[in-house]
Amino acid sequence: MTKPVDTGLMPSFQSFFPLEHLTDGISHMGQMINAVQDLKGRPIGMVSMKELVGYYMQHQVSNSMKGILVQLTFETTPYEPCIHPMSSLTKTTISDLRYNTRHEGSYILLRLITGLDITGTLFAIAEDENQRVIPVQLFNQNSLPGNELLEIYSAFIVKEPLVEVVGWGEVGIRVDHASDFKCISRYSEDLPAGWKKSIKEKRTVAQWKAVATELYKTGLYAQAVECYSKALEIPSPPGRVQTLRFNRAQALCKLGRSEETLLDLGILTPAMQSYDTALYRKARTFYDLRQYRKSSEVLSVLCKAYPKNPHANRMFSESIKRLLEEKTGMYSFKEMQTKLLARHIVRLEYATYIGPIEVRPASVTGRGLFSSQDVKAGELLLCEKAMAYFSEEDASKRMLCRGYRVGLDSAKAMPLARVELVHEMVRELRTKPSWMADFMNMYHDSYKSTVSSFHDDDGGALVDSFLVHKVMVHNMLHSDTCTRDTYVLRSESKSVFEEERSDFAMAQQPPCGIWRMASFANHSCLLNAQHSFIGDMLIMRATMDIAAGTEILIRYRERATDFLKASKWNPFEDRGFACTCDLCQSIDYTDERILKLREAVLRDLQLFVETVFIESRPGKVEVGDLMMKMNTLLATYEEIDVYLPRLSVFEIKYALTRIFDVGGLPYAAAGLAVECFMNLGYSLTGAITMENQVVSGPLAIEKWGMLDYRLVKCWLILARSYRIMAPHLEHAAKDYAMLFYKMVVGEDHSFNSAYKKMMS
Ligand SMILES: C[S@@+](CC[C@H](N)C(=O)[O-])C[C@H]1O[C@@H](n2cnc3c(N)ncnc32)[C@H](O)[C@@H]1O
Repeated sequence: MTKPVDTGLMPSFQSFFPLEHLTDGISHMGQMINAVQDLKGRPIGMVSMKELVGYYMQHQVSNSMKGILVQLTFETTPYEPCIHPMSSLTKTTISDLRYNTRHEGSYILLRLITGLDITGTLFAIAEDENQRVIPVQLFNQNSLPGNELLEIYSAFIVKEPLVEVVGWGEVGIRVDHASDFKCISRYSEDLPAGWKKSIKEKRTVAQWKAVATELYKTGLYAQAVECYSKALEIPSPPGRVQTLRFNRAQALCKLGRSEETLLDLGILTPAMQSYDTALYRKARTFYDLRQYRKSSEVLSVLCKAYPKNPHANRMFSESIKRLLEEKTGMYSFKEMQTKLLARHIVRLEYATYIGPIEVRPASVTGRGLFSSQDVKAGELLLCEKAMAYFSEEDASKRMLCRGYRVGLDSAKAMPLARVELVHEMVRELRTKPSWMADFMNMYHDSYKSTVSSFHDDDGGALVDSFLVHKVMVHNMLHSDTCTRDTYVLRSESKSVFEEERSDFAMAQQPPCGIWRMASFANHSCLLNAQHSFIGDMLIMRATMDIAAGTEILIRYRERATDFLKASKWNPFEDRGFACTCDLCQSIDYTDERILKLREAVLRDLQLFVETVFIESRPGKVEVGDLMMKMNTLLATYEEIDVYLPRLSVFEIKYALTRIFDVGGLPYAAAGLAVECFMNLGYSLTGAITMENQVVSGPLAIEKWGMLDYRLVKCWLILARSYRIMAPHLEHAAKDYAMLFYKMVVGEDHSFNSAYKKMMS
């Protein structure tokens, strides 16, 4: 037998590091991973139980300081989930494991000998039947309901175990695919005698049922399902089978395994006891699967048979509301926001409405969203419930630490929030296999997954978590918990200049999610549709009048400046593309020296304006000086690009608009507000300014430009100025303010309070 080999390197005992030592942490782990790479295929070094538990305890100590430390975990080379049923795998043990090897055709049976750390990726120490010990790190399992592996001595199986350096610097088993891992009930007959809760060899149906009921009562639903299934393996009369399947359905439902729940409920007949409860469960399950028509059909039967059942009636009216939303796009956005605020829940129960849009081949990459008819500015194109969603609230609820997942080859670190989104998506797919086809259809670049059968031994979907990761990278959208609140915060900020928002700020990782229909939309800085959020509901509205057959383009991220070329500022690098909209192209074609000059003049002007603003001396501004600097800034733009947004000019003009408005100079403020629109590519007609007092026709937008949330305030300032200068135009300016508000925050019911505040 080959002698086990040691790496010769000390494990780091921890995967948590102070922020300032992250690079040291990465380099230490890199060394460990390289050392182990050289030992590939050789038997793993053995560590004693005492040593390993000692490391684990040290890890726990550093973990308890997680408020100031961040966790590092590492990516591995993608591999596919095991596609073989348990019956075709052979058992292996720890002493047979090899360094950096996936043990194909084998499975390993283990049980925990420490608690399971759940603050980052799950990990713990486990032993096999020979009392050999090994660390185990589980990815994509955190949010799996029914992961009841929380107690010490819980037993589990890892299919085709992969041995690598695990998160805290020791060699161990890492599990990336949820389906490669299976909890084993302590009542299972497959366990070694000493690991079983009871050693009774043969159980009757009644005994299995009693055990299952007990497990259900203590909240161990996955184990209850297992025991009900054992009972169902033994032939029984139809009535008993129905009861068992009904009970199993209840447990499956608790685990969120909706589709399996429906299968069990499908065989029930009206003759059975608790048929009303069964129907109610069925309706609820359809509802959870977002199949509102089926849910209301079941509820209509239930309400007819049991007209006094209050739960059924309430549920029926909710289902009908969802059906209407789905059909008409009529939502109570006010109710949505109230629910979000009152209950501090980010996942809302609303249906998805798909408006006048469709998926077609696009000119950039693959497919895109297109308008299926003429659309007016502000029209609702889509209101979509997230497929998967993750927010800081979820992290704090689960006491998750902050962390990064590092790709040693790419030297890129991914915030834990995104890792969690992958987990969330895996969970949804495992429990709702019918989503798989839609999911597989989402853009995932060149990643190929040959997993063709989508079900594992338990009927759960076989999910390739590396594929989920790829889909997430390309399709994820960062969101606000509530765009209206973000808008209010931003627009009420004292600073007249927009501070750059960093997505990677440690203190605030924005929520993120995957929306299936929205994910077909391609990006352009010169957007024609804007998306906003209320919890996990995404609202997409047209930001201009759009002709039928036009591609709908959203802005994945705002372009912060117009003095950086894509080579210096490409927020879409990880998505494998750079924006080539007309604005980005014009910046790319501009000489580097001119862009540098643009930046320098902008900074100079910002300082100048800030000084004036802080000193509140707008009347005494040295106009000549300001004009000269402004002209220098304007000269950095090509004359011919007159309709392309000039972001730096807009920045200054917007600040000045606010200054003159606050300073009580309505004519100057109105003139500047109109210029703000021009700077973003709009062309207005009928707008009265100091220079242009004789205009004919109503105030209108002749040409639409690039939406910016600050334009709402420009309209409001224009309305306020017109109250004095041209009262007949105040109303039209206010209406535009309301329209722009709706395009930015997704709804306009809250507009009047914002408007009142501004006008008072
Ligand atoms: C959310 S998907 C958009 C839909 C995708 N085109 C499809 O075929 O399913 C995002 C991916 O589309 C591509 N994409 C989006 N906007 C693009 C653009 N402006 N230029 C080039 N590729 C773009 C990128 O590959 C990006 O990762």
